[in-house]
Amino acid sequence: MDTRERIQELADRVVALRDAYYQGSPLVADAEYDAVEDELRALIAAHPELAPDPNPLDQVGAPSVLHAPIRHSRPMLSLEKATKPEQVAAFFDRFPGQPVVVMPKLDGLSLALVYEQGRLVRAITRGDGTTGDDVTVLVRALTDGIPDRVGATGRVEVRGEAVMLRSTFTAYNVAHPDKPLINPRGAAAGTLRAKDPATVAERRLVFFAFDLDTEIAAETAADLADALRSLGFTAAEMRHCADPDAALAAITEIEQRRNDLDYDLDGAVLRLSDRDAYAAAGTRSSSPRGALAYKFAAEEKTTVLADVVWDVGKTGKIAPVAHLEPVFVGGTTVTRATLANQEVIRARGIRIGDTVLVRRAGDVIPFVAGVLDESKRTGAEREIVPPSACPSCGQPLTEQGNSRELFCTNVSCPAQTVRRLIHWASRAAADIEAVGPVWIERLAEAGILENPSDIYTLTKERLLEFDRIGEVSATRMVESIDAARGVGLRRALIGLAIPMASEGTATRLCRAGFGSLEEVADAGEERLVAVEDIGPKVAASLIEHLTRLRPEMERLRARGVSLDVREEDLPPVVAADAPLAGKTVVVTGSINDPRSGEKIPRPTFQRLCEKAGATTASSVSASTDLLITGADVGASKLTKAEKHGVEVVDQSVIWQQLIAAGLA
Ligand SMILES: NC(=O)c1ccc[n+]([C@@H]2O[C@H](COP(=O)([O-])OP(=O)(O)OC[C@H]3O[C@@H](n4cnc5c(N)ncnc54)[C@H](O)[C@@H]3O)[C@@H](O)[C@H]2O)c1
Ligand SMILES: [Zn+2]
Repeated sequence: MDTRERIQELADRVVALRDAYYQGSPLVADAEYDAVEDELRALIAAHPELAPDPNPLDQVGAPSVLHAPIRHSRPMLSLEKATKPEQVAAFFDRFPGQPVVVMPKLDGLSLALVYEQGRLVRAITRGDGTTGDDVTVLVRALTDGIPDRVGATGRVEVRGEAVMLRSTFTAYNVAHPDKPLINPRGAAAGTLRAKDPATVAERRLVFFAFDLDTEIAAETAADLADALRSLGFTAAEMRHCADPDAALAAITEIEQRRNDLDYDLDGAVLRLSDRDAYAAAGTRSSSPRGALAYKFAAEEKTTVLADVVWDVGKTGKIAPVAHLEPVFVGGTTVTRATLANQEVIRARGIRIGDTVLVRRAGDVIPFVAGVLDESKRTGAEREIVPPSACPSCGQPLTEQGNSRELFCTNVSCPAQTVRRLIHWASRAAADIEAVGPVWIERLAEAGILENPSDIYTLTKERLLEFDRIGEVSATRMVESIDAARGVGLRRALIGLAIPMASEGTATRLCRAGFGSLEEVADAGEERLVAVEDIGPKVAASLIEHLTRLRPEMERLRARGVSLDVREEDLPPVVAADAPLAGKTVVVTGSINDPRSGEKIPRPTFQRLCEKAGATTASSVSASTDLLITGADVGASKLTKAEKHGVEVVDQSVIWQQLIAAGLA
């Protein structure tokens, strides 16, 4: 193939991939797409005379199917990409003496919002950069952070990114396993393509503003952020950086925080801080010269689905696990990912041998988001067939729920037995530190362990009968078991892995006044459903399983294991003059101990607030008294706090009170 043909081929591929991508169903991962663009760019640079006409690299987005096309007041462009520190330094060199702002690059959908005489008249998508789609009705109905009115006269245009929060994305997929969303960005784009807002009401978006056009244009980025805020928007966070080192530090900091955020970022944007300098730098065919996008490693990659193995869980649930060709994604090498259940497999049309998109964002377990490019199939792909019998014990399976989850209901199923024992010994439950999964499996296979209570009968002599274990380890294991008899009601309830009963259920039962595991077993439905968040299904499951576990409770007690409520299971005793006494608080953002600067996990800080008398909640509502904000707070909590008239205080104020009261 000659160069001309190769260029045309690459150009065609770019156009085809963009079409699919902007329609919400990408055919390849971003890195693969970027490689096609890069090759095309390099060939055109070497042979300018062979540049295709039109050249897709001079175009933005996709000539999408527009329902209601509107011309932009000025083009909505793409951004030049960088992946190496040298490119950041080169950017500064191009504009000597000019400071730069560094902002997170939110991964959603860009919107232009037009206000006239203070009223929102139009919300427009980027489209092909020149012409976008009018999505005003959908935006009004579905997007938080876009005021209907702003305090300004004349024409004001605000630009920014509409994103779907990760929490919204996850909640949606839990509720709709049969029609899952593939990623938050695609979901945001799809949402604003809906015909009727009512059909996508559960898919709310949040808007972050990063640009503003008015007659009273702000001079620097700091003024810009202030101006956006005073109009009622959440401005993207902007850091002033005087040199490349400062900019690289800001980029690194954003990347490190990426996992803690409730929205996806795909990089950081650098932009000249001075508005006049930015304007004077001008634009290329498809990107401004005064800005640069620094891209992070992808959270999505493609790989081959090598096999699917059906795994038996501690409650008997049989879940499909994808075995993948190793792929580096979201900062680690992934070889296993979840496939949720057979309905998800069916809905996504996944087959063994397919090239699939693997997604891993934050602490989320990696999952297979979907198949890419069905046209690449060779015919050798195999259907994923759910088992008809338990892969461990061979008993027939039952199907439950709309997503047809498979269960093995044989309580003596060997795989379930091992999983339950491992769970009992885990940190969340009995916390038997020196008895790990490998030993539990060996001991269960040898027929020594069947129930949690058997763990407490292990002796050093018994352990020494096994290969590859010395005096020291055996002693350590027995001591660890001995030290872990004070399990208590909350952790015992967690450890017994009762279907549908979560850690929260266990906590609430303790706080509702139950004194022992036997008391819960005997309580009866009426008393159980009176506990907050316990419904008839959870109550029935507790009754059924605790009744079955009666003999096991007796054995545990006989072996000195405590199943009574413990002090640690209850909220701390609080003095009437405690600084947060009687207040319901919500903690948001990242929390740092002001004395050491060390990052404190949010649950730890919540516990401190509880010690100071507070009740903690996870979301802001009318019953919230205080919203305590750490660093980098998400917009939605603040918007809600404002809506409900909730007082917002910075973490530093609370730290002072905690320290003064001797609680921290
Ligand atoms: N997988 C595929 O097949 C495929 C196909 C086409 C494009 N893509 C991907 O899409 C991207 C193409 O670039 P693009 O032009 O859509 O977007 P881009 O990556 O060039 O970035 C421009 C966009 O960034 C957004 N943005 C977020 N935060 C911003 C901030 N603080 N300041 C300024 N802008 C901000 C804006 O919405 C703007 O439109 C690439 O990452 C590419 O890999 C993938
Ligand atoms: Zn089984």
